Amino acid sequence: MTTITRLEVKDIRFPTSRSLDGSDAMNAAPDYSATYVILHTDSELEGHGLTFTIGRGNEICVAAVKSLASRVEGRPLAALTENMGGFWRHITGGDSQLRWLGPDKGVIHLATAAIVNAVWDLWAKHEGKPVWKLLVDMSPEALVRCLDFRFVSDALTPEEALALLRRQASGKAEREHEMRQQGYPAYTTSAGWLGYSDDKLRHLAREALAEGWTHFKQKVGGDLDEDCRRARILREEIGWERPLMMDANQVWDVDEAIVNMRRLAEFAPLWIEEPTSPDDILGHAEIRRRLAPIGVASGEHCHNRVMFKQFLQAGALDYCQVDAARLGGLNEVILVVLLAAKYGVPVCPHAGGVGLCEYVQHVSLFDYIAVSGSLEGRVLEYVDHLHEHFVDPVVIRHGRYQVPSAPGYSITMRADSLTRHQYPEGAAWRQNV
Ligand SMILES: C[C@H](O)[C@@H](O)[C@@H](O)[C@H](O)C(=O)O
Ligand SMILES: [Mg+2]
Repeated sequence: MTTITRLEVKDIRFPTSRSLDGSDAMNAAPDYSATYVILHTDSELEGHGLTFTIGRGNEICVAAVKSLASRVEGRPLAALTENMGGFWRHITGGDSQLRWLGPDKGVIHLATAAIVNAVWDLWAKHEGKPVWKLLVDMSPEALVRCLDFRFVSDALTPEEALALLRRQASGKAEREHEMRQQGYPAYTTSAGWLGYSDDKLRHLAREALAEGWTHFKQKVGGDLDEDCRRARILREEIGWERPLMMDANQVWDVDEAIVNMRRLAEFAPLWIEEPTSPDDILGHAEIRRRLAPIGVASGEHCHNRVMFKQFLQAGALDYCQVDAARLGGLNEVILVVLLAAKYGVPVCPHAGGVGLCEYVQHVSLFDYIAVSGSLEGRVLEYVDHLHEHFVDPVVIRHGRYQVPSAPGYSITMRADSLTRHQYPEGAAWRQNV
């Protein structure tokens, strides 16, 4: 029996703002960072998990993880995994004083994600399987027991979730085989960061094209003429056949989004992502209605299953961009994947950050193999940064994620990378202050 003896948490930061990797109209100079959790056990096994932030404030997330640590310390792994739904309720709502800090949102929920995902990593390592495989091998009943339907049962009952999972059961083996052969389709954001020069944009687009990428995303929401100029450069490079997505990262008001996108429509974007406040469900619905056929995508700042439920109920989304570390870990992500399937909205997870690509490959494989059974309208984000710090980094071939095989959630970072990027004492920071 494996028991979690101690939770360790680290403040890990990468100085990406120096090259403006990851920059957009709202987040001008992010330092991709992680609140990094290690669950030590009484055996060799460790569970690793992280939540993503963009630099300053990561220490607040670290403090929140410390406040939650007693929820897992001293607990046998089996006690958690036998009733993952109950464990999730226990960590998100079990401490009524901590719950006041959310509920289910903000720093406390980001911290929850790091711990919950570390439990999944530990469980999968214990079973000797990658997380996606652990999920697709579960019976529908076992999977549904991992979920907490509180506040969403008006839109999705456990019985409906079971029916969705049973519907796809017969084709699972075939789809798993297909994924192992072909990988999961992806798009790249890495050419289009807002802080990059025109030359860099052009040269990265050209390079990505040569590597076999077929879908590209650019940042917009700065000066509109500049957005158009950059879109023109991308269209010159990628042509008109390949899809181009646009991401405004929340900067516009609703009417502004519509006016600006009518101009950018000239470049035939597949979707506009986060056109306005991520909390404005009805605003997204309005934008969607008035901009069709340009799709509306959102989710990287959608902080819980209740908001996703309402986005879906309101017909506000064409693409559901669930985030593996914004929601309270994999349990809640699975619930949103099932909700999206019920409403017929494709899930295209968000991955622009450190470790998010590593996480979401598991989510999309699970979605395709066990839930949606479809690749239509689905494309998984990829950013080409910081993968070298992971023990089991993502593998991309010809613009597709290759199926991960190592046990766990692919999120374990290399020990030397952790030491070097520990903030503020690690060498990566000491050298440059
Ligand atoms: C600050 C980050 O890099 C964001 O720009 C990024 O997550 C982005 O919104 C994305 O969709 O990848
Ligand atoms: Mg985005």
